[in-house]
Amino acid sequence: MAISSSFCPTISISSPRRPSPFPNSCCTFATVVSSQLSKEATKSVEFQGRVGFLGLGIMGTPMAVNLLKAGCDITVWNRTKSKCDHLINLGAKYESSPTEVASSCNVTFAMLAEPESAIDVACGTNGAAKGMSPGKGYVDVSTVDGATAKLINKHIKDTGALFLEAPVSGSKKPAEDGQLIFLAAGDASLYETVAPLLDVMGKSRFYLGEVGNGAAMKLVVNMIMGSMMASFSEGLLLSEQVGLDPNVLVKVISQGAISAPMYSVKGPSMVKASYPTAFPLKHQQKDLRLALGLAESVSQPIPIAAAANELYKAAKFHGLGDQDFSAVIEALRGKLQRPEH
Ligand SMILES: NC(=O)C1=CN([C@@H]2O[C@H](COP(=O)(O)OP(=O)(O)OC[C@H]3O[C@@H](n4cnc5c(N)ncnc54)[C@H](OP(=O)(O)O)[C@@H]3O)[C@@H](O)[C@H]2O)C=CC1
Ligand SMILES: O=CCCC(=O)O
Repeated sequence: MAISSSFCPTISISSPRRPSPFPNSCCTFATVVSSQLSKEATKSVEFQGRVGFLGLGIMGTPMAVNLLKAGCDITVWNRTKSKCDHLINLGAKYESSPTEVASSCNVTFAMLAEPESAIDVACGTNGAAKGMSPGKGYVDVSTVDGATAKLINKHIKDTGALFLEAPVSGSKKPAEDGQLIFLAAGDASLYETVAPLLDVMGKSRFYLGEVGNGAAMKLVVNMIMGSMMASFSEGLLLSEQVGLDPNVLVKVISQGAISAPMYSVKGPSMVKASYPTAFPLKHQQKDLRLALGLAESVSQPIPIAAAANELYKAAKFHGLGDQDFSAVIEALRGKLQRPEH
């Protein structure tokens, strides 16, 4: 069973009709975004330019599926090709490298694991940059640090194409429901061009200015989230140790000032020591590591996040990296076994 982390109420977005950004490629925008974006609603967008999608993991797959279902002409690539099968069966095209996707598409999205893979897919030997040229756009929605976003920006801009970073807040379920929150920065004209596509995949979007600001906003948000989850884990275990029912603790929290959907959604399964993966623990640890680097760059103390990071590192070391980040609670149980190598 997948744990939902659809934490926030629905916000409706409607986009105005706008002229084609790709006048030479039979492309027109005639955006029709449902005015009532309920979780079940299918959003539709007429974007006759071709859209590439690189990286079909937990997040990339539902995001690309939503674009396809909304009527986009989608071309996919993933390092592990078998993960493209679902999209291909739904009607997506396939190309055998990021370069080929970028050269055959007007706009290419990338949703990769971490800075190294985001850089490799954008700037490596068969990277997207090699297929970019003036008039095209590259939108990296992975969670990376500002230096990585700036490096990718430079490689893309050197080709004459446009770049946008647009990491997302929201997890697997919001991605499936088209309810993500985009934290975009970079070329404002590309932001306008892809806004209808962002609105298919998300419920809201923020434009934050220059490249690096999207990454910074995302890392601050996930730094807070990682610390919240670590603190919640301590509370669940402490309540249990003193003879309280942790399920009751979850209910008490849900009615007070520290109520957060994350606690209500994840708490009951954490009590059962079940961690079905929505947001992999290894990615949460990566985000804390990157947030520590961000804080270091401005000499801002973040001791709580630093302590939380140690917990996620311990959980990852003990083989929990691919489980949901709520499995960090296991690092506090004191029963972790060293994994066999
Ligand atoms: N899951 C979540 O709740 C959220 C995740 N994010 C962020 O989104 C990004 C993706 O997350 P998610 O989908 O969960 O992660 P997954 O681990 O499910 O997917 C990672 C993707 O990156 C690809 N990849 C990894 N290493 C390489 C490499 N060296 N070269 C090429 N491709 C590579 C994987 O390909 P392959 O299939 O071949 O392994 C896969 O497509 C991360 O940055 C994460 O922090 C942001 C918001 C929420
Ligand atoms: O980066 C992952 C964020 C997960 C979430 O916002 O629920």
